[in-house]
Amino acid sequence: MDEILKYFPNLTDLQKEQFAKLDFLYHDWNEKINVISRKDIDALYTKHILHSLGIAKVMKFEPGTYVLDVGTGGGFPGIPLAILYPETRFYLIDIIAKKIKVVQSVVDALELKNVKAEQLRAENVKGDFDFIVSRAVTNMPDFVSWVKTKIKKQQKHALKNGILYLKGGDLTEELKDFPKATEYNLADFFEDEFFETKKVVHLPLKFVV
Ligand SMILES: C[S@@+](CC[C@H](N)C(=O)[O-])C[C@H]1O[C@@H](n2cnc3c(N)ncnc32)[C@H](O)[C@@H]1O
Repeated sequence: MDEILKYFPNLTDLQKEQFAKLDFLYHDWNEKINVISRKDIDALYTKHILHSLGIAKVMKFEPGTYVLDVGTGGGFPGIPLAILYPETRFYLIDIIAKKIKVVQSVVDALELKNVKAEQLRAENVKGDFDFIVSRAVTNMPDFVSWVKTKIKKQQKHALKNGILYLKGGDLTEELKDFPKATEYNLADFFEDEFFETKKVVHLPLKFVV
């Protein structure tokens, strides 16, 4: 929890309480279902929560923005972002029902009114979104083909709205068809060595073709 406060010092009391509760909620679920890998659950705040919030270091979601999290699994990056941005609407989807059950129970426990969670395949999502976020679901070309029709076409900010994907390692090959994508190194924002190879890829709507 200290690492969240270090990098996001202006949280409200409610947000602090919600982030703190994630510790118990995810440990409790993980004893029943393997929603977070056993080796990572003890680093929940760094490897999952702070990593998810890396998107917020790159992009500020304005109130009223509508965000889709594709393949959210246990709720990453969607849940940490929804706590940070209570005025933004989040739609979290995954094809696996038991993962959505975990997400729904976390949403209920935190009383997150800005989140809807649903068992759904990315390709079948209906809606127009300002941003599509994701982590560790598939390669960039497939991801873009799944979601490109879901980004609202009438955007005020076509150079801003679009895809924000959390990725690691060398992305040269994966991004060769997307020369306009921008890679942001999370090591520029967070000190822990976990972030050394971690990036946020931003592909604005204007270049999602
Ligand atoms: C490696 S997990 C990552 C989960 C989460 N994003 C995270 O970073 O902790 C990949 C998730 O993507 C989901 N997934 C894979 N293909 C999908 C699709 N076509 N539509 C929706 N979800 C999908 C899987 O069910 C799985 O929960």
